[in-house]
Parts: sequence; structure tokens; C-alpha cells
Amino acid sequence: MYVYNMPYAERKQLCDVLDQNNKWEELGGIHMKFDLITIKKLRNEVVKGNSPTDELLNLWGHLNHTMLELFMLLSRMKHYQAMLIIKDLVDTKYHTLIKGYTNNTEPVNHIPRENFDKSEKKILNLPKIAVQQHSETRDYNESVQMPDIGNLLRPTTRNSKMSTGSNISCVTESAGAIPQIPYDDLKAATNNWDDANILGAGGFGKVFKGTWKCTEVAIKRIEQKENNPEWESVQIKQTITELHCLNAYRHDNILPLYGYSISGHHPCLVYQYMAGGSLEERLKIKDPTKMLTWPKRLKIAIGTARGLQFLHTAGEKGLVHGDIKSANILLDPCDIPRIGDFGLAREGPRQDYTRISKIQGTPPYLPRDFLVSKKFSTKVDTYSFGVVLFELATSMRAASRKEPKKVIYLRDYVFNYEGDVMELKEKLLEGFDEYYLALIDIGKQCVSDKPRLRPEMSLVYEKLSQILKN
Ligand SMILES: Nc1ncnc2c1ncn2[C@@H]1O[C@H](COP(=O)(O)OP(=O)(O)OP(=O)(O)O)[C@@H](O)[C@H]1O
Repeated sequence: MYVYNMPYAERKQLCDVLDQNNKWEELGGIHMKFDLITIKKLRNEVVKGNSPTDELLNLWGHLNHTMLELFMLLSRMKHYQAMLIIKDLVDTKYHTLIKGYTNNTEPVNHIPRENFDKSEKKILNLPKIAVQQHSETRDYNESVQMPDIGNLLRPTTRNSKMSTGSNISCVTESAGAIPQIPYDDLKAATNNWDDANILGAGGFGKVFKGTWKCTEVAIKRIEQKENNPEWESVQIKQTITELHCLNAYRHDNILPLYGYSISGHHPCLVYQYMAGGSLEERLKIKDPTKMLTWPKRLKIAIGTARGLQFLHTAGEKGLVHGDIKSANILLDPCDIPRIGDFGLAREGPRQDYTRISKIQGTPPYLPRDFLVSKKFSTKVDTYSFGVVLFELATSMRAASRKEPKKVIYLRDYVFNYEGDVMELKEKLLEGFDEYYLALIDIGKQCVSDKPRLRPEMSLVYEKLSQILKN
């Protein structure tokens, strides 16, 4: 992992720790070997209310240094507290460099005992949390934020908002060439956030339709929950990830981001307007004259697979989306799919897996092996995509309540169905049995129990395209 890809939570905590007692000066001057003029410039960041460590990491990160290199420099400094913060971003074999740290014992002297214990407990509890989310009140098809981020963060009021110095630099850096839009422009574009313009709502806020610069746009207005710094940190981190990914990965099947705004009351992301709505909504339609036809369903599957194989193989490391579901597949006026919502995406590794410390995503779309082992790889996306194929074939929801206390996942229902699989075909759409059977068959391969049995998305794309050609 490159330093510029360091997740927000770790970066924030590292900055807090290295800003203390000006430890960043030792890191930047002695170990990263920046000259005195640069160090002096960085000192000025303190005066501006910014984090000098954050700026230092920007400078050094731009030189394509990796997290392992940073870990090694911190090891030379014997700064074990800082090493602990980023340990999950480097291979476990290097953890022995942290003095007093083993897998089973807590490190001495450095992180307050209270924090460390909490983090262990939450990590062990994560799969359980995923199950507990299936309460009476929630929609099982929503993504959940497994709440393990808070113990990594100790936000201060000064730094907890999107508009603070270090956040602004993170946001603008991630956005690259994507333009910043004045908040008032967006207010005008939506007729002062008129409710009549609401397209939908997600976990982070509402999405409005608007007209900006003579162009139809969808504006996600991120609504911060008062007095909930943990939630705020999750939002900021995911917004930065979304900006970074949509800036770096552009493709016909990826939702284009036109701009962003951090100058107003709410941070906003401005996307191309998708007149076809989300695939999730379109699959709910029960009027046969308006429903997505079988050829369209197959083409949506092919387009989504095309976008995913691009993400998995583009750039040096590839990108895993991490939240593939019908709600995150948007359709343009010709029903061409565009993958959106990159807040949970992570870069690489292409061949293998990364063991992550926090599980996030939408439970009915996540494989059990990931929930248990936290091994994050392209095969997590393959599995989620398989569930989408089942949705396309059956028009059923990824999770539904069959009995008062029993939630059934579509994956398990279809995968383990013992009767004639034709019984599960969307009944309102006739013909095209070969398309339906291909969606089920390829879907089953994608949702195999074992990650190694799930095909890579490039193969899935080929298989689906072949059906259309036959
Ligand atoms: N670019 C767009 N064009 C048209 N409609 C959109 C666009 N982006 C989002 N929407 C609509 O807004 C809804 C909410 O989107 P959002 O990404 O906030 O939430 P979600 O993906 O449904 O939920 P969550 O992110 O919490 O899992 C979508 O379901 C869709 O109907």
C-alpha cells in the first residue's frame, strides 16, 4: 500500500501522535531527509492550524513511498506507538519490530491499555455485529458501518469536521483534477434543496436531482449527525475514498463524478445524473411493459462485469469495490450500468488478499469467509456480483423476511434450492430461458463458498458476453 492510500482513520491518528512533541521533525528531517527549508515550511502549517505531519506525509507520499517504508522509518525512530497505528497496513511478519508486541500480548507503554483492549474486542466481535444488524427495523439490503473505527480515532473538536485544514488537504489531494463547486451553486441547482428534487436517500444523506451549468446532475448531500464524531470520521474517510477512486478510475461502466463541494454547510458530491435510477429500484417494478427485459438484464450483467474487471485489473494494484449491490448499480437513459458508491473501496492486491481490520459492507452480499477471516480480495466483489446475478434472474431482493423472525439471503435460497431452478425465474417475463439459466449458473459459480472456486471478473465477463453472442 502506498502512503497516499493510507486510510483516513490511521492517517488521522498517526498525525495526532507525530504532531505531539514535534516528532514529525525527526521523521521528516533525519529519516525522510527533507532539507531545512522544507522543514521550516512545514512548521508554518502549525501556525495555519494544519497538521505538519499530514503535510509531510503528502510530500513524501507523492514520491510513491509505501506504508512498509514508513513503518521501517518509524522503527528506526523506535516510535512504537506510531508503528502500532499503522501495523495493519503492513505484512504481519514485520509486526515483531514493534517492541513488546506479539499477537497475543498487548504492547508495553505505548497505547493506553483501554484503547488496545477495545480494539481487540471489537475486531473479534465483528462477524457477530454483522448478524446483530438483522434487527426488526432495518432494511437488510443496506450497507452497514461495522463500528470499529472509533477506537482508532480520538477526534478533537478542532479536527473533526470536513472543513479543517488536514481534511481539506486530504480532500483536494484525493480529488485531483475534479473541480470544487461553490456550495451556493448547488443550492441554486436544486432550488434550495427542494424536497421535490430528492432522488433517494442512503446511509450518509439525501441525493438530489439538480441542474448545474445547464447539465442534469445528482447531488449527494452528506448530512452529519450532530455530536457523533465517530460517524463523522467514517463519512469523511469514505468521501475521501470515493473522491480518490472516481478521480483515478474512469470507465464507461463507472459513475462519473463531476465535482465536489466542501465550502458550505454540508459536504456534497456531484455525479452525472442517471435517468434510469438504480438497478435495485428497477427490479421492484412489476408492470411487464416497464420491467427490464431479459436482453437488458443480461446486458446490465455484462456491463457491470466489464466495469468490475476493469477496476480489478487497472493501475498497478487494481481496486476492490467492496460494496457491489443492485443499489450501487445505476442505469443511464439507455439502461447502461454504471457502478457507483466507492466509499468502501480499497486498492489491491490483485492476486492475493489483504487482511483488513474492519469489516464494512452489506451483509447479504458478503461471503462468510470474508466475515470470518477478514480476507479482502477481488473474490469478495465476485461473490457480491453473483448475488446481483440472482437478483437479475429472479427479481427477488438480496435479503427478505420469509417468516417473522427469519431473514433469508437470496444467495442461500438460490444456491441451495432443491426443486427445479426454473421455478425461481421472474414470472412476469417470458422466454429467454437460456439467458435466465446463464444468470443462475454463472451466479452460482460467483457465490461459491471457497474464494478460489469463484472466477475472476474478467472470466465472468467473457462467460456472460458469450451468452449474448450465441
Ligand atoms: N447519479 C445518480 N443518478 C440518479 N439517481 C441517483 C444517483 N446516485 C444516487 N441516486 C439515487 O439515490 C439513491 C441513494 O443513493 P446513495 O448512494 O446515497 O445510497 P444507497 O447506495 O442506496 O445506500 P448506502 O450507500 O447507504 O448503502 C439511490 O438508490 C438512487 O436511487
